[in-house]
Amino acid sequence: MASTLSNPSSRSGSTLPPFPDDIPIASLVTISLRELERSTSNLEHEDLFSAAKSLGFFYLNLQGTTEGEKLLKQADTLFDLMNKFFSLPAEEKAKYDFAAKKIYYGYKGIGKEVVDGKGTRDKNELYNISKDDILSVTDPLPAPAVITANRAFLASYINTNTSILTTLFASLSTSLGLPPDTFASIHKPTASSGCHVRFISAPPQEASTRSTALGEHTDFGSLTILLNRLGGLQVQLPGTDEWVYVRPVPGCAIVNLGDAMVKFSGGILRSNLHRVVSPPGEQANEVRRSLVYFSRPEHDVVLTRLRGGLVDELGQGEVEDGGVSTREWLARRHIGRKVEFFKGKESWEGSMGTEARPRL
Ligand SMILES: O=C(O)CCC(=O)C(=O)O
Ligand SMILES: [Fe+2]
Repeated sequence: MASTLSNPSSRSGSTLPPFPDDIPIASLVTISLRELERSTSNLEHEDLFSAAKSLGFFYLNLQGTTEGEKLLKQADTLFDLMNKFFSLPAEEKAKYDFAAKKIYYGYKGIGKEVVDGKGTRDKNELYNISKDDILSVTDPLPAPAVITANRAFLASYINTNTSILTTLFASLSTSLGLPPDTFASIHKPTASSGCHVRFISAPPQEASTRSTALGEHTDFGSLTILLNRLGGLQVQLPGTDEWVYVRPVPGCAIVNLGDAMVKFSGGILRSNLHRVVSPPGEQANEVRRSLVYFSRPEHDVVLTRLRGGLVDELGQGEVEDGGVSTREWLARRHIGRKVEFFKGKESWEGSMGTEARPRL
């Protein structure tokens, strides 16, 4: 396979093979950032709320707004930076693998996580860059020169994401009948949290032995902003066992909700199961890279129902979650899938999120 492996640094989005037209895909609603910004009371906000309640995934059209266009431009630069990072020698990247110390940030090599309860290994490499580190909320972790030389750029990318997230958070809290700053007030960039940028790289896989690159999961935190150029992301359609691809759309981010939003809303909002497999059709011969920004509540925030609005109108449902802190929730979920700490089916199930118990 190595001989046919294309060099991703020499390929822009427009020269990549097309996403096939003849495979089942998830029909994600497209929300316009421009419309959300234009007024606080137009139909776009209702569409966002309904996407957040039903699939928990939607396209966010970033075009035609200052912050959205900035994110797209910065993402182009970060795709180049990502190429540089993943092209470093394996021994250099391994210096930044801190999993044995239970540190979530830094490098994870191929096969260092499990994708199921049987212990099957993953097929991608990752690099997680902490928001707290880049914004100097905490001391910096050791990082390769390609990263340290670009700290200011990464800070600016984090700020652009934060600005777009603030718009989404205000819309969702208003739709829930809560004060507009409810979510923003527990996601302050200056407070310690698990927000982070993630670089992902998955090499092409031999057709005869293809398997899941990134195991099924719900995201741990609040909202995730994902920039994909190739297919490979799949969502499980709610109430079924069926997995379908999400087609990347130029100019749009794919946004999804994580478990914290399910907990804050008492299950009104949904964080859906997803995974990454080989890209479809001819795209399977390419190196797949993706750029993700994960927002998470401040570490000290307790993950439980908020008071007020539609959340108060819910019945008691199941017994309310006892209220673990975000820090504890993240630690449990991070550790559960690392090969260093995997102990079989039970530890896999122990690492699960709200998919195991959707209404809280
Ligand atoms: O690469 C992707 O498309 C999705 C990655 C993902 O789900 C994650 O990193 O949590
Ligand atoms: Fe995810």
